[in-house]
Amino acid sequence: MAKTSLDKSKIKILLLEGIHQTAVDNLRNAGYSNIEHLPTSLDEAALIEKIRDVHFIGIRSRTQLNERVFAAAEKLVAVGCFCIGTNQVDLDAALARGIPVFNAPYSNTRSVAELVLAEAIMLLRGIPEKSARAHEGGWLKSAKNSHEARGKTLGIVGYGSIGSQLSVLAESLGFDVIYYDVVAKLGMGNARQVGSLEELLAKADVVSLHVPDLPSTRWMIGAEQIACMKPGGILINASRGSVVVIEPLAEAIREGRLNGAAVDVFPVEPKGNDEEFESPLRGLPNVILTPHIGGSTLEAQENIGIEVSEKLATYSDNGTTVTSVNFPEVALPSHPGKHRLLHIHDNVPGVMSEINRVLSENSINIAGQYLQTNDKVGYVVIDVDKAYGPQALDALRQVAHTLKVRVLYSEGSQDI
Ligand SMILES: NC(=O)C1=CN([C@@H]2O[C@H](COP(=O)(O)OP(=O)(O)OC[C@H]3O[C@@H](n4cnc5c(N)ncnc54)[C@H](O)[C@@H]3O)[C@@H](O)[C@H]2O)C=CC1
Ligand SMILES: O=C(O)C(=O)COP(=O)(O)O
Repeated sequence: MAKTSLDKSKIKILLLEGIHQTAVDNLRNAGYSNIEHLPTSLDEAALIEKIRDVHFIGIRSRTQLNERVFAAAEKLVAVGCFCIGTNQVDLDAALARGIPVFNAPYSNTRSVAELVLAEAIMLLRGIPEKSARAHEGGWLKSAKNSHEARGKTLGIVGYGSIGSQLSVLAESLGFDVIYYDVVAKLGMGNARQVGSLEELLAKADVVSLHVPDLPSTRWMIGAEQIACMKPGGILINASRGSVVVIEPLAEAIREGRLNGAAVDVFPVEPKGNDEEFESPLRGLPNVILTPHIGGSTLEAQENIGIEVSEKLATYSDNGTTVTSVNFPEVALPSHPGKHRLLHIHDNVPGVMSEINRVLSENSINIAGQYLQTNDKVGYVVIDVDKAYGPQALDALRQVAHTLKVRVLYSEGSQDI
């Protein structure tokens, strides 16, 4: 049975985790007024309940979109991660339901790089401990274990958007920069790529981690790697909590084998600001602990709000999937005077010919057709003349291996 066409004001958008107001404003300006904007994430049960009638969801790094949540998300059209990492989303579960996932790959990179650089300098001078003592009325005036950044070696693990920006900023301060990456990358300035993680750990005075959460990066810094670090070295992790095994790091600090650490991300993070933060690193000297705020600057959040909301609105209005992290990327022109059929299907032989058969049997004239596939999914967009009946849409929905069909009507409403 044909569904009812939805005006933009009926399309439900749920924004979680205090996503910046720019996202709400942007979506409203694009004609979307049915927006629920919450300051926190939701636990699985609450999310499953709420997501049932949601068409677009916006999250940050906290909200877990797993198979069970997607199974309940019957109306979901797209996901926006208002951050870089997408490890909190089961990308395969989304893809299997024809749901593209978008993120903001660059907007908060500068914020992370600046924070890490500041932390490196503070840790090289033992400031966290000296400051804490002064707050207690103590006076720790000493040059012991205090060093200039100039001439020290910064080792960056993961030389992507953040790692390479950090490289430039750190070099301008006089750090020698080396980096390790699984991909061969051209160094910025005089930075040099090294051949192995072990080599980097053995050479760097300060090690900073900037890899994504992947099976290959999970617990990549454990007791063995920490033992490879220079005596008196410093470790900074603003990537993901799954990259560093915390207990051996805490032990190395307690034993004085490392001189300090800054950690922004943890294997288990509190669900919100009201929950207690627990970690073996609490109370250790010269350790900076921050509540996953590497990307939390007003500048970054404002830009992310604009960037990701634009991607969601563009996909909703026009079908464009450029920069999606899990979906075939299709860049589409506008479709004045035409209806646009979006058909998402398993990438198996025969689907396209079946779609074209349905169109031809219903005497539907094709004005434009765009197709892109990845190894699992095919995404075909077909612009058709306005004269076509609901029976054609039903027939398209019946095509074997169909995951999702959407129609963007020329007057701006859509059938999801
Ligand atoms: N603390 C915070 O608030 C924030 C944390 N992040 C985290 O930082 C991560 C990195 O961000 P970007 O630099 O934008 O990512 P990116 O994707 O631009 O760079 C990651 C780099 O790591 C490399 N890499 C992958 N696996 C590796 C391995 N096993 N060993 C060495 N290198 C490896 C990649 O080749 C790539 O060059 C994000 O995935 C996110 O998890 C990002 C923003 C804010
Ligand atoms: O951008 C990322 O990947 C981050 O880790 C930042 O996450 P957040 O938006 O602060 O929850």
